[in-house]
Amino acid sequence: ISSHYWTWRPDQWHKNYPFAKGRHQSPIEINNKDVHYDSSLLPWFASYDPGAAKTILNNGKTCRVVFDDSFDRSVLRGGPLPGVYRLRQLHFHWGSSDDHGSEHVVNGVRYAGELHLLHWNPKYSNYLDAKRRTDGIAVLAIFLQVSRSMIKKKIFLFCFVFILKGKNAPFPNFDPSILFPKSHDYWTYHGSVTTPPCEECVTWIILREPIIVSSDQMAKLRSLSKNAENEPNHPLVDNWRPTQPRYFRMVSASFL
Ligand SMILES: NS(=O)(=O)c1ccc(B(O)O)cc1
Ligand SMILES: [Zn+2]
Repeated sequence: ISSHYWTWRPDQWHKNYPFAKGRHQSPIEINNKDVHYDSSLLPWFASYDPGAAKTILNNGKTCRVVFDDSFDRSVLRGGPLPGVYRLRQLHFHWGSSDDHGSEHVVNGVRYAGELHLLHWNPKYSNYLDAKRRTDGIAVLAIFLQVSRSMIKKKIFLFCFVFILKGKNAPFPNFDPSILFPKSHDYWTYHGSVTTPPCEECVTWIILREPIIVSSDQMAKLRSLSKNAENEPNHPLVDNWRPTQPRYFRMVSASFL
């Protein structure tokens, strides 16, 4: 029997996941006219232990790297955060072509992809408990911009090896901060996780400066498959949620 994997219909999610129709959903459009410069916003700091990286996998929905979050080993702090948050996993969202794929949209610009580094608040007993709290999760989001020029490309995570769903492998000694752009300027707002159940537990920290990747690096992500070995082939592309209503949420900027 063929498995009926989860089809990607964001406008249907609310039928099984009521949070998806909430007033603090993500992603959103970030437009300069709605952004408020907040001079009291602190810089953010990531202190990651490369030894915390464990495995890289294709779960049929994204390419994900998971980290040891059994203690405060790799943490994010500062910025809008009240304390340290533990790095749990990173993953990507991308499109079927270079002209779209990011979840957040900045002044009408869609990037080719978006990298999410997911952290949770250790004041709660575990990740699932943190997902039930408004200050439970912090996601550091970095846009992927395709550049055709042959300038030196940032070392980019290759996930293409695990093309089929369920494929995973050890991924030791990896410090995700090598993926950070030069500038730490960011926008921040309160929202949700962008996949069901869409809990409204995320403090978003979105970097203004994208990281540069090549078109063939994006092609590696697009070579991943949704399906497992014995199933008909479905390319894993367009795993981004469309932007949601901002309602009365303020987006703050750490920069003028
Ligand atoms: N896309 S996202 O960073 O909002 C996100 C966060 C967590 C989960 B999850 O708990 O599986 C999925 C997506
Ligand atoms: Zn994500």
